[in-house]
Amino acid sequence: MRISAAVSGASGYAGGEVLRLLASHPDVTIGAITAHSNAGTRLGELQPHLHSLADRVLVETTVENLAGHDVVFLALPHGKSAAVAAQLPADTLVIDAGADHRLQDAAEWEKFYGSPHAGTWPYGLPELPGARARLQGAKRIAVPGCYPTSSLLALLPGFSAGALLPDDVVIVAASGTSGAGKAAKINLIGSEVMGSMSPYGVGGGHRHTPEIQQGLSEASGLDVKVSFTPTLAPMSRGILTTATAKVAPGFAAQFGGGQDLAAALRRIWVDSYADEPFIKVLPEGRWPSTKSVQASNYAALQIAYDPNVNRVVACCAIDNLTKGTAGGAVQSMNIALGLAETSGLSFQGVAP
Ligand SMILES: NC(=O)C1=CN([C@@H]2O[C@H](COP(=O)(O)OP(=O)(O)OC[C@H]3O[C@@H](n4cnc5c(N)ncnc54)[C@H](OP(=O)(O)O)[C@@H]3O)[C@@H](O)[C@H]2O)C=CC1
Ligand SMILES: CC(=O)N[C@@H](CCC(=O)OP(=O)(O)O)C(=O)O
Repeated sequence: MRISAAVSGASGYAGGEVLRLLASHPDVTIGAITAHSNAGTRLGELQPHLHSLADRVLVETTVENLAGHDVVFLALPHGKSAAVAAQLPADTLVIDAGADHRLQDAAEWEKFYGSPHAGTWPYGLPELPGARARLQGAKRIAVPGCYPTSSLLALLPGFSAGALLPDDVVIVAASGTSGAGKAAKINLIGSEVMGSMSPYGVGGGHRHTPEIQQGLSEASGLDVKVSFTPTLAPMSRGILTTATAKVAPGFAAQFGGGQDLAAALRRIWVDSYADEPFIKVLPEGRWPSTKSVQASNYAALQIAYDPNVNRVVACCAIDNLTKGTAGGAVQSMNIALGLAETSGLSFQGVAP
């Protein structure tokens, strides 16, 4: 029997990408598609790339319109999903692309989002150690933010293996503009973005800092602190994250530094991800690019050991809308419902 899925926020970037994936999912029938200011509009007017759904009409995001489906995807602005989700039946699988239920620490939520914490749901990053067991049969799933997805995938193997120190982690990530959503903002218009890159949220102010720290702390059992700097890049989609951390002396001592340590570190990443369907540690010497993963659910990774500063440097490229949002959401749905984990998800990118 096919699974019925409703998609809210279907006029936006994240909701549009969920629809693009579900339209090719062999087990899913798309039910209600909902929006806010664009309710009443044909989808083809707003998402012209979704050809097979062009004549579907967006309806209001109400509990009545979303109820009665097996799965509801919420792709709404922060702070808007908790109230909707709370009114949906407990046996409906609700998958939230927004941040409302990602953080475990209510104080961190209040500090970075400035509103009361709505509670914590199982975190939809299957590659996080232990996550699949929590996602199987889950009825509520919080999809990670796009920067946390790429940052966690870059560093999880080293932290899970106890190879990295928790107090000197530096992450700089470049994102395409679709990461900021579809609403018009001056800093996102072409003349501001084209031919230019700029940092924002510098100095620990970005709300993804606690989310990244949460995932790395969970994997390592340590209190991991991260300096995270996002930058806006002149591309429509994609994230390239460069993450560095110091190698733990106890780990380094086992290998005596130099080439043996570099090889041991690389082996940790290669072995950790050997059975992951969507994580590709590239052959040595090749480095990830955003283009290579565009529209695919892949995360492409490479690592190096820099002996000059005793640091691991891990680079991870994802498509912020696919593995970074909708792909992660569909992968988590597949696990929750006992479907093949890769169902409806693309291994191929688009080029050039
Ligand atoms: N873009 C990305 O790369 C990622 C996004 N996310 C998360 O996904 C969610 C959606 O983001 P994104 O698609 O980028 O944003 P968009 O701005 O592109 O889309 C927002 C959607 O929410 C609807 N909406 C706006 N205001 C309200 C409201 N008050 N009540 C109900 N619906 C409303 C809009 O409807 P309408 O157009 O009709 O007004 C639109 O469908 C966010 O929580 C975001 O953090 C997560 C990871 C990555
Ligand atoms: C380029 C850009 O603006 N990106 C967004 C992150 C989008 C995302 O993944 O995260 P959430 O789901 O947590 O919103 C930002 O920095 O706020």
